[in-house]
Amino acid sequence: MLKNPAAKYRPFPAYDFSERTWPNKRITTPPIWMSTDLRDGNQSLIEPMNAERKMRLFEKLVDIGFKEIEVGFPSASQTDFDFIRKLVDENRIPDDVTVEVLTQSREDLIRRSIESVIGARRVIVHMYNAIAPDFRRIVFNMSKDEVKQIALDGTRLIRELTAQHPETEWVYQYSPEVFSSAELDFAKDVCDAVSAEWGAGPGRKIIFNLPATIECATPNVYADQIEWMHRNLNNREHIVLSVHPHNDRGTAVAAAELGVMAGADRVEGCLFGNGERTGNVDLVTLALNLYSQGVHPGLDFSDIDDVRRCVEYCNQLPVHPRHPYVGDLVFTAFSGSHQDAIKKGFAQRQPDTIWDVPYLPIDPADVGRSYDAVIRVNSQSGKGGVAYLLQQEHGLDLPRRLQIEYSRAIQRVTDETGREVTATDVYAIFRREYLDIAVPYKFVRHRIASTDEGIRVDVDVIYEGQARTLSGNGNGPIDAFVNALDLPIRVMDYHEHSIGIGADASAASYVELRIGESPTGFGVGIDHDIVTASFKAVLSAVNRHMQSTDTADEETADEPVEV
Ligand SMILES: CC(=O)SCCNC(=O)CCNC(=O)[C@H](O)C(C)(C)COP(=O)(O)OP(=O)(O)OC[C@H]1O[C@@H](n2cnc3c(N)ncnc32)[C@H](O)[C@@H]1OP(=O)(O)O
Ligand SMILES: CC(C)C(=O)C(=O)O
Ligand SMILES: [Mg+2]
Repeated sequence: MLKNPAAKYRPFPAYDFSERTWPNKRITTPPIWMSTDLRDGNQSLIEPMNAERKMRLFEKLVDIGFKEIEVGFPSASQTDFDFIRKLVDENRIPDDVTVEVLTQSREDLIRRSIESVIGARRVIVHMYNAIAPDFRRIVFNMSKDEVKQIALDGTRLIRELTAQHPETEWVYQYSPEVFSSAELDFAKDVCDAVSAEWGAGPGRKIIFNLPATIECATPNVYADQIEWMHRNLNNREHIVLSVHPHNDRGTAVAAAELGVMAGADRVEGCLFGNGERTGNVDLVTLALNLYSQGVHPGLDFSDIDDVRRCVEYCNQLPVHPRHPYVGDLVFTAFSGSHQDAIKKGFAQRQPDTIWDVPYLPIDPADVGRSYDAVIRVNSQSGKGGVAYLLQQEHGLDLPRRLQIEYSRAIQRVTDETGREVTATDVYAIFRREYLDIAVPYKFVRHRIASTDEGIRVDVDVIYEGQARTLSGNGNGPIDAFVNALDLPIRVMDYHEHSIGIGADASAASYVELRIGESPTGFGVGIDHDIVTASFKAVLSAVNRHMQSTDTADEETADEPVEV
């Protein structure tokens, strides 16, 4: 028995392919996209799609902009066969869309497959057989020549049958299944022979789809394999070279991207990476990766949640919350430093300029996601996120030291509950902490008058349940009101701004006070009248001080300000 269980696996052999050029290439145009959701995706489901689900997904794929769609394995089931016939008979295939059907290289299956698409305007007939050594030995128990003959026999039959239906434009696709584990010279040998058998040439291209049926090496190895085929296949100009990565090692997206850099013209995959085992390559991620590089993929994911809902319904499988570009949490920042950077990014952003908001590779709005969900608050959050929510939802632009002070109140709640607080919670806590605090002083109304010395205010308050009028003089209203309170108050900082516009506008005032030798603390007031807002802010700070709530001891102001 092996002591080290890993010793039972063989490393993938290295290629000596120093002529590779793909590492220096860039992808500047999108590949031809081919969705195999209705075939490779469907064959991997716990419960394969029924006709209604298949039709729904087909229509969604058309809406997204796919021009090549593998619609099924017609010889596999009556459901697949009937669905494909329905597409053809009811004229449901748009003129610019080509459907594709898959078959093994077996006569009865090929005949049934052709039967399923007779009458369609344009069809890709896709045939496969495995060519890798293990499959030759384990599945077929055949020599190389015999396996190559499977490919040639099937190709010849497809050529003969399709020739009987010239009303359809037939395209042939051959997949040397398990290509990525096969000998390259054998893969070329089989493909060249298939190409000759099909009669590929001017006006009669052939698609060679080179699958990583089981992903078994790092993506650079796949890229080498693709570039080698790209350079060595006969009649390359009459070939559409296609990649079909699976995601066994979790690197299918990288493999597809490097494959395109290595010379592939076309990519087969599924939405959100559905497909056998760990899935086919995710076409959404590939497309939006291109988008984030300034290359329009030619596919429309401007309402990505709608696409996800459809795919989840049809596959009866959920999409992970962290799935690239679409997961519920991918445009969300919980952690404080991320929130801070995102908030600053949005604040500095000018319309119609290059996107450079930190931590967000694309603008969530481009995929129909809203900014509201970008920042969420839990125990990992900092002041930036909290401030962002108040700003976005309520137009409150908190001064920096108040952001610090207030985020501690939030932190207390998230630490106590261990849970996320919503934007609604954030505002409720803000109201409780600053706006609704009315003990011992509750503001009622004020009168203000100019005097020879400056300003005189008379402020009616409820103090500990009793009506009182506080009167004072000063340089300005706040100074006069502070004097009226007759407490050892120093005003350390003051900010105000309007919220909204027109008749509904109100004012927000933020005042930072020190009372005696206590640490400074903020009060906030909101009112249609700016003076009332500032008086409420003063009382809010005084009440908070008197209730001995926490005050900011970090970054506290050093010098009083003139008010
Ligand atoms: C990598 C991929 O995704 S390939 C696509 C796989 N998709 C599917 O298989 C889904 C649909 N498939 C099916 O419904 C069924 O497999 C069918 C209807 C196609 C065929 O069913 P069955 O006739 O019962 O055969 P089964 O699937 O077990 O095939 C095994 C036989 O086919 C042979 N075979 C397998 N692949 C191929 C091929 N591409 N070409 C020719 N023969 C093949 C095997 O050697 C085996 O032959 P044997 O019985 O002489 O040993
Ligand atoms: C049929 C082929 C192309 C396939 O799905 C694979 O090899 O993964
Ligand atoms: Mg596959």
